[in-house]
Amino acid sequence: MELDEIRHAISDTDQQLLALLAKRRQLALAVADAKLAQNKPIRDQKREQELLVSLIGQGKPLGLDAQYVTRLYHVIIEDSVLQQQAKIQGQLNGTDSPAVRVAFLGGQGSYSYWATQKYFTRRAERIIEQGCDSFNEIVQAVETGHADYALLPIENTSSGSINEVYDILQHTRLSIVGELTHPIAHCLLGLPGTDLTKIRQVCAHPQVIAQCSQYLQGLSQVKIEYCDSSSDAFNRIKQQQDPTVVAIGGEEGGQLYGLEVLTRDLANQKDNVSRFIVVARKPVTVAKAIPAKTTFIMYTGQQPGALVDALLVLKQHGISMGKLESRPINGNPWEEMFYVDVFANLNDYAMTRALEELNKITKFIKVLGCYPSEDIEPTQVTAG
Ligand SMILES: C=C(O[C@@H]1C=C(C(=O)O)C=C[C@H]1O)C(=O)O
Repeated sequence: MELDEIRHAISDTDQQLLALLAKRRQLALAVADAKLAQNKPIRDQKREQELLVSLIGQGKPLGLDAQYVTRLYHVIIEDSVLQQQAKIQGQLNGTDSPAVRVAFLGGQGSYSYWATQKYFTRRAERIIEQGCDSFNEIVQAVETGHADYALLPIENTSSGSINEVYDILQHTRLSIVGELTHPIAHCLLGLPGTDLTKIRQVCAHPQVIAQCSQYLQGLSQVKIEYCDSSSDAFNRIKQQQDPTVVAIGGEEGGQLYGLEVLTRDLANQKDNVSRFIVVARKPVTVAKAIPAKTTFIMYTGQQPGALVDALLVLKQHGISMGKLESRPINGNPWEEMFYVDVFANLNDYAMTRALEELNKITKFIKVLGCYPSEDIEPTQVTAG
C-alpha cells in the first residue's frame, strides 16, 4: 500500500473509533437512568475492575499490552462517570439548559478558558463566554445576573491556595456548585523565530509567575511583566511583534495567537494541576448516587482548643476532611477564618448533625456549597 492509502485507512479507523466512543457514552448515560431507578451509586468499581480484567485479557492476543489498555480505559471510564454525574445533577436541579453564560479569567486560550470548556461541554450545548480581567469582576458578573456561572481557580499543586479567591468567598452570596481539576502545562511562548538567548521580557499572570518561580530565577536579565491572564500575555506578544518579548501559558492557547513553544515544563512541580470551583447564585443539591463534597467557613474564636473542638465534631460524626485553610478576617487583625472541605453531602444525617453542633460551638459558620466530587480515582487492577 502507498503511504497515502495507509493514512486513509488509519483515518477511516479513527472515525470508527470515535463513533464507537460516542456510542459507548450514550450507553453509559442510559446506565445512569437505570441506576437512578434502582437507587444505585453511579460509580461501580467492582464492575470497572471486572471490565478491565476482561479487556486486558482480550487485548493480549491482539498485541495490545495491559498498560496500554488500562491507560486508555481509565480515560474512557472517567469520562463515562463524569458524563453520568453531570446528567443526573442537571436533572435533579433543573439546570439542564441549552446555553450557559460563564464568566472566567481572560479570553480565548487562557487556562480558565480551557477549564470552562471542559466543565460546561458536558452540561450545555452552547457556552456563552464572558472573559473577565479580574476575580472580582468574574464574581460580580454572576452576582449581578450578567452570567449564570463563574469559574475560579482555587488551588494549584505548585503555588498552593489562591488567597484572593478564598477572600472573595468570605463575602460573596454565591454558592459553590461544582469543581474540576485541570492540568496546567506552562510553556515559554514567542513569535515564530524567537531566539531564546535574546529575550528581554516575560509576560505572565502573577499565579503563573509563582508556579514557575524556579525557572524564572534562572533568567536573571529578563524583566517580568505581570498580566491579567495568560490570554492577555499572548495578546501583548501578538500586538507588540517584538521578538525579545515572550509569554508563559499553555501551548494550545498560544497557538490561537500564532505563538510557538520555546521551552516546556516550566512549573516548579512536575504534576502541575489546578483545582477550579464553579459558583452560581443558587445552591445545588447533590444526588445521593454521586460522591459529594461540602465546603464551609467558620470562625471559632481564639480560646484554647477551639479549632480542635470543631474538628472533633467532624470526627465524632465520621466525616473526613479534604482540606483545611485559614485566611485573615478583614477588619479583625490576627483573627482567622477557617475554610473546611469535607467529603460529605449536606443532606446526609451525619453532616446535618455535625453542622448543628458546630453552630453551637463556633462564633460564625456558613456553608459555601455542596457539590459533586470530580475526583475519579482510577480503578487499579489487582493481580491474580
Ligand atoms: C457505565 C457504568 O458506570 C460507571 C462507568 C463504567 C464504564 O464506563 O464502563 C463502569 C462502571 C461505573 O463506574 C456502569 O456501571 O456500567
